[in-house]
Amino acid sequence: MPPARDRLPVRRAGSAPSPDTVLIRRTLAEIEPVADKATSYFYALLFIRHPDLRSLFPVAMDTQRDRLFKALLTAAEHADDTATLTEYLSHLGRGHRKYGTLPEHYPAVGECLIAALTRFASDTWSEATEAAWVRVYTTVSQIMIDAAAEDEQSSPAWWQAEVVGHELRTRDIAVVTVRPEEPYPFLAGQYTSLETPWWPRIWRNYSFSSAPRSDGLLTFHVKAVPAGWVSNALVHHARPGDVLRLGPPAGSMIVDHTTDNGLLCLGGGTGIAPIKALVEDVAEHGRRRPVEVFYGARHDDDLYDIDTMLGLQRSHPWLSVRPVVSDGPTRRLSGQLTHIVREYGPWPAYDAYLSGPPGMIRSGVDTLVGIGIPSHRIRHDGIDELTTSSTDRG
Ligand SMILES: NC(=O)C1=CN([C@@H]2O[C@H](COP(=O)(O)OP(=O)(O)OC[C@H]3O[C@@H](n4cnc5c(N)ncnc54)[C@H](O)[C@@H]3O)[C@@H](O)[C@H]2O)C=CC1
Repeated sequence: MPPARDRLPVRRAGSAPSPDTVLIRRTLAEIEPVADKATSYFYALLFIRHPDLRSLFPVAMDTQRDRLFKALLTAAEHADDTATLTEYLSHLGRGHRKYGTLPEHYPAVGECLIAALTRFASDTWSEATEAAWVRVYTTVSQIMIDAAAEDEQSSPAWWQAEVVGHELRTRDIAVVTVRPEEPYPFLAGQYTSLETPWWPRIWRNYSFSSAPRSDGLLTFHVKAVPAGWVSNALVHHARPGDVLRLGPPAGSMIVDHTTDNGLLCLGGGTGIAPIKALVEDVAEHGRRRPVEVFYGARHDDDLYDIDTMLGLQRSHPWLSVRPVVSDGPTRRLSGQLTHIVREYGPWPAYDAYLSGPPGMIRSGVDTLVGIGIPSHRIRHDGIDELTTSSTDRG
């Protein structure tokens, strides 16, 4: 049988929604105001009917609840855009390997999902709606299962990595270096998911702060944020010798080496981490391309990586680093990162890279589009990846 993605009718965003999509969106619109209740009911049912699945999930399920509904909404939103849907679900399927998800778990989840929808979307539920959900869920799960099976041929489900360096840069920011047990291939600008021994099965995303190194070590910049369990553990408890688990690399904020365009980089707070990796990548590639970095922080003291960035600027004549402070007195550039960028330029032959808080990325994209950089030349990680509480990166 061909893989599930080849059995999807090829549709593109923009055409009229398919009959199944119309029914699915109707259900989701009815569920949305009671999404919390419906998701809690779904998990209660799943764990009562299939208690063996409980151990795949974190002890505290609060963030998990948002994630399921967000995934459903994303799938429904792109239901008629075959390419985007397949890419999203394949990524999700590969990412589920680290949780220990097996093909036989999918029917159990599907059956409880439909039971929860039947109960909480009773006004719009019908035989036709149920049939649409069964069809779509079958396709969705098959794409995820196929992607996981394909990935299994070439990569482990997760990597164990020992902490070999831990440097506290400010009261709440640490630079953490780990040594993976097996080689960990990734590209500069990408991120990974990370699980600590203190919070089993809670995974959070962190960008690599260096390009791949010959010694195989990986480094992350972590800011302890209020209620950020994983980030607090990494900043305040992790020590050399502790063993973490890493998921596969993800993200497309990578350098396009097929062009000579300059790079305009906006890094806010710990968002400077992947920008530093991009600079190293350009340096290693050996082609002289202008790289202009605007490094934003709220206060002077928050520019925890400024010495490294200025050191790189001294070594590389094609690199310019401009620190920008938004909230406190400073002798550096003062103001919002995005406003300052507008005062420089123009940026006709530049590709833009943005990394930082979701608000900064949103306003950064608006500003850059406003000053004429086409959106296909602006790269950043998915706002969803940043905004779901699954990401207490910092
Ligand atoms: N790949 C990525 O996009 C990465 C994103 N991050 C994210 O970066 C953030 C770092 O947090 P902090 O260091 O506490 O940052 P922060 O809150 O201290 O802000 C850093 C900079 O962004 C600016 N900024 C914040 N909100 C803004 C808004 N709404 N509009 C315009 N500018 C804004 C600030 O003025 C400051 O210059 C976290 O949310 C983390 O998840 C971290 C690493 C990688």
